[in-house]
Amino acid sequence: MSEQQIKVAVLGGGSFGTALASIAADNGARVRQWMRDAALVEQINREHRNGRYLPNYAMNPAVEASTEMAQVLEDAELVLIAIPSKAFRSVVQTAKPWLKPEHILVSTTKGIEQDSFLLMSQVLEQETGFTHIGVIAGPNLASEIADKQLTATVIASYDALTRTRVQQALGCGYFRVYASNDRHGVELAGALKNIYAIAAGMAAALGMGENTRSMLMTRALAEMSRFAVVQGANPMTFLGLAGVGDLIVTCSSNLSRNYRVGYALGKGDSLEQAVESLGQVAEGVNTVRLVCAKAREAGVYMPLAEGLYKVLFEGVPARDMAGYLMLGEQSSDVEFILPREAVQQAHRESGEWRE
Ligand SMILES: NC(=O)c1ccc[n+]([C@@H]2O[C@H](COP(=O)([O-])OP(=O)(O)OC[C@H]3O[C@@H](n4cnc5c(N)ncnc54)[C@H](O)[C@@H]3O)[C@@H](O)[C@H]2O)c1
Ligand SMILES: O=P(O)(O)OC[C@H](O)CO
Repeated sequence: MSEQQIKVAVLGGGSFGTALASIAADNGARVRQWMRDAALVEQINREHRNGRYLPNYAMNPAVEASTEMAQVLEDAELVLIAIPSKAFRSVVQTAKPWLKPEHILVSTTKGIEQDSFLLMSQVLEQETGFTHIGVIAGPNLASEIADKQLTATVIASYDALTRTRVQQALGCGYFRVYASNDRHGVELAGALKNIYAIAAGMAAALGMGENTRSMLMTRALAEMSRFAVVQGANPMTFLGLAGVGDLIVTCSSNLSRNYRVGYALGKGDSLEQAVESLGQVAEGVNTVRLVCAKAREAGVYMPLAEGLYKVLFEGVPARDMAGYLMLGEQSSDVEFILPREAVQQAHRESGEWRE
């Protein structure tokens, strides 16, 4: 163990928290992982395996699990928070008595808070008022990371120290960490792509082909960046790992929980059945509800998200919705080159515009 050994605390005993804890330990960090389940703590410390969330993968034996927040946060420098958005604030509040301004706080959560529409870095800011705050997002299926498949992610922060320390703590032979200063864009990208992963799973279950998936993913990217720009993010961020990168993996892989929920729905399960049989969190189900409400309020055109909302919550059959979407407005490919309004105007002038 070197003098420079970074001390990492991971809050969350799920699949991503466990995968990240192991990376940091593989990298030589001292790692403590907090979770509320004492039996899981016992198992991780004895067998170096998380039998509930990543049963088929060995963890680095140096990871010390604990249910004691004080012990996990004691003299930690970097705190990674891998807790679903619904419980994120309450876990941060539990940790708060032991958090200090010099801590580097990083959310790995790809979701939006229900009542406030805040992203998790904003919850961290609100709860602590600290400056070393960042987010991790990118094409990061936890089980592939646990299997040491070559993977890349993004650390996004307005604070250079946060970016650098996360790159140092997690960057290794199988995990590359790229930096961004568009924290809002990276975090939004991570949350938004879950919506389209559900739609892609549904399309696959309905037997739709590769052209369809490609159209869905590309138009999803247009829709995500349109929404993000209105929210103050940089559209270029969506060309990176957290945008197009994560969209590719979650819209293509059965390892994605959001994709699996969509697939189950496409095979005829109810939303309740699909979520229950998953047994883990699929953030996209809640995100689509929140984003559609926000998009309506802000006047952002999001036909795919709206279509998914109608399928999930208003009982419209998925195949019918796909049909309606195909007959919607024929618009611009890349709106940052040819604005949507210019295409609409041309249609109006030709007398063929349908409102
Ligand atoms: N799994 C992945 O591949 C992956 C990859 C990147 C990002 N993420 C994001 O990371 C976040 C966490 O994902 P995960 O895969 O680790 O989730 P998970 O469902 O595997 O585990 C969540 C963990 O949070 C704990 N938790 C839930 N509510 C809690 C509460 N009230 N108090 C204390 N602990 C609580 C659970 O017990 C569990 O340990 C999600 O927002 C997800 O979008 C996941
Ligand atoms: O399993 P999901 O659908 O939450 O996706 C996991 C990660 O976000 C993939 O990057």
